[in-house]
Amino acid sequence: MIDKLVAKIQKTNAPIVVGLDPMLAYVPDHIKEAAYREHGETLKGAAEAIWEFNRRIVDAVADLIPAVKPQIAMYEQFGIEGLIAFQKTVSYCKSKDLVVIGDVKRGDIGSTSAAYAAGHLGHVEVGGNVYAPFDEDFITVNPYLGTDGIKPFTDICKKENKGLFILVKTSNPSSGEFQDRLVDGRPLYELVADMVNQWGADLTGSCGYSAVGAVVGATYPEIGKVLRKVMPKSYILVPGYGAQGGKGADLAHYFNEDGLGAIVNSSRGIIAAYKQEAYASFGAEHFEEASRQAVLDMIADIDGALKAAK
Ligand SMILES: O=C(O)c1cc(=O)[nH]c(=O)n1[C@@H]1O[C@H](COP(=O)(O)O)[C@@H](O)[C@H]1O
Repeated sequence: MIDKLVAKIQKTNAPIVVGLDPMLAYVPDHIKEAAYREHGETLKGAAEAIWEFNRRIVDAVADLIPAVKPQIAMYEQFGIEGLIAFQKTVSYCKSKDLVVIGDVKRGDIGSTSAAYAAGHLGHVEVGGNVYAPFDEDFITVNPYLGTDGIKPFTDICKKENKGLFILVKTSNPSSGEFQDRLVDGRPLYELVADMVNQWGADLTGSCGYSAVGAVVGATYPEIGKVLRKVMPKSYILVPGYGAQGGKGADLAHYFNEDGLGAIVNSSRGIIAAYKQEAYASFGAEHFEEASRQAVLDMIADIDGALKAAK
């Protein structure tokens, strides 16, 4: 799957991910009203509204981008109906040939990680039947439990040709409380990065990158520069662009000299573009066109930063 991701990034010339984090507050009234008319002001109504919102955005941007990252929390908050919308979103994006990164941030003791891995990346057997319940291409994983919590995920990746992005240095303001602490004289995020290299060592694709990638926030560019060198074969998923303050100019060092190695996520900055001043002229009725323009602007911003850094 890492080979597909890299090939799609090269084809689109767009090292970006659109984050499908559909808060109900971002869904324009005309979409919500139609869903509520059919399903009432219920969890199902909410789930149908976010699914329709996603579908329209995906239709508007799919030709421009390699990948999407649905964040499961935004769906889970609506219970089972929300999870159905998550599952529909994953399969719709796959039908459009987009690489799907399920942002599920799982990780537990081995036996529990194995169940998460089966449900999100692999298969489950029910009597004589075999199902792939969510079937994302990549998922995000929390490494806090150590190697036995990660191995079930890497085992499934090998078997099913899937991939992971492991949290190394997160974008949020408090990420340093644990992640920057010195352990044997080195910040903890560097030790986790060493482990990402080990966990991904025998999962290298023909593109030269490992199916085990890392998450490093756009909001810590100096750390991104260091981590790029510590994990030369890992793709770095870079959240924190846009709504959290990250800019293209901060991001050149997250890439390798081959121009590859990083993929930058923006969620609110794209899906709620029509609410920003810069795209307000599109209006809520044309929210998907605002999202398309925001994607084009993000691609140009990152491309400009990479060219300027050469
Ligand atoms: O794993 C992630 O994607 C992630 C890691 C991190 O360090 N910071 C971070 O913001 N994220 C996710 O990236 C998305 C960022 O959303 P926006 O700030 O709206 O672009 C959310 O889905 C977050 O859960």
